[in-house]
Amino acid sequence: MDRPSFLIRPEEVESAAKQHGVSVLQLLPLLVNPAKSLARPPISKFSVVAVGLGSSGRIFLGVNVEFPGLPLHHSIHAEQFLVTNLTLNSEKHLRYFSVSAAPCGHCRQFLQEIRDAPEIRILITDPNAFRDAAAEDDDGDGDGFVRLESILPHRFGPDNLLEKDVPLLLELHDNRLTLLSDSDLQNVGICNGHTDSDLKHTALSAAKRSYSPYSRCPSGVALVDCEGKVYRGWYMESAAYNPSLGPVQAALVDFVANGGGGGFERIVGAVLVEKKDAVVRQEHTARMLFQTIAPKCEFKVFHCYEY
Ligand SMILES: O=c1ccn([C@H]2C[C@H](O)[C@@H](CO)O2)c(=O)[nH]1
Ligand SMILES: [Zn+2]
Repeated sequence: MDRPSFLIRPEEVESAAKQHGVSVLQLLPLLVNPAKSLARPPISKFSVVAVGLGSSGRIFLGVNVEFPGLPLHHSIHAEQFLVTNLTLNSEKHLRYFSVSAAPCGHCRQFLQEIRDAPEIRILITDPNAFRDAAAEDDDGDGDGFVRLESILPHRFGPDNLLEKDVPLLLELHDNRLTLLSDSDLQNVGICNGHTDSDLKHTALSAAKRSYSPYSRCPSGVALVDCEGKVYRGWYMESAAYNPSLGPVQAALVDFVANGGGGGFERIVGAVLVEKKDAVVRQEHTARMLFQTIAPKCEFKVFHCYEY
């Protein structure tokens, strides 16, 4: 099997399944090993791959990403990468995914932000993962997938903190945010063919899609690489707070998935948009991240307001 890409269109999914004589669900674990070289684990040297089937019929990949020079909690887990890849591509639902190692507690928790999370089905390809677990294939249909609920019972999740009608992580929502004023848009520093204003608007659009129902402090990041290609990502929260994923990490998912495989030093410009005086602020962490992974990157912050 060739190395897969981070997003596989439904036609390609169908033809790959046909070519290997398997169902689409059986294809998910087959893609795990060939994708391992896409992971970026310079610290652990332990590559993790998650391969998910979205409700549109597209397949998405996630890999782990580690950052030398930074504390470990800044790492992106493969499952978080997968969920970010889904949301960046407006995928509405995740029902099945296969993953190379048992999802850690943080990831099991992060997945709770998806509607009907207990029903998400997971196939762990590591043969040792469920050696003595009673949970194996808990619904008895023999397909090897187990329900998330069986590996994270008694969940703490959005139901504990939010009203039922609040849109969850993969669900459509638009934070009502606007930048300060038009005069503010006129500073036109040029960053690789992009004005500050371009990047600011990309970061604002990202912040509008941020999932921050717990703190109500949305934020978004736009990046530009040395070839002028732009990437974006937004902050995503967890009901349990700590498994939340910052907007820089989310934008780095876009960079890893769509940036052609180069290193983070290729990032030359970055813009963060967040609310002024927010109770949760990303600015200092974002600056520290860029200083470490892309020291030459020019980083700017702009504030937005809720209307
Ligand atoms: O659920 C998990 C557990 C671990 N890892 C990654 C994080 C780190 O990069 C490496 C070692 O823990 O494996 C994941 O991607 N997902
Ligand atoms: Zn994890």
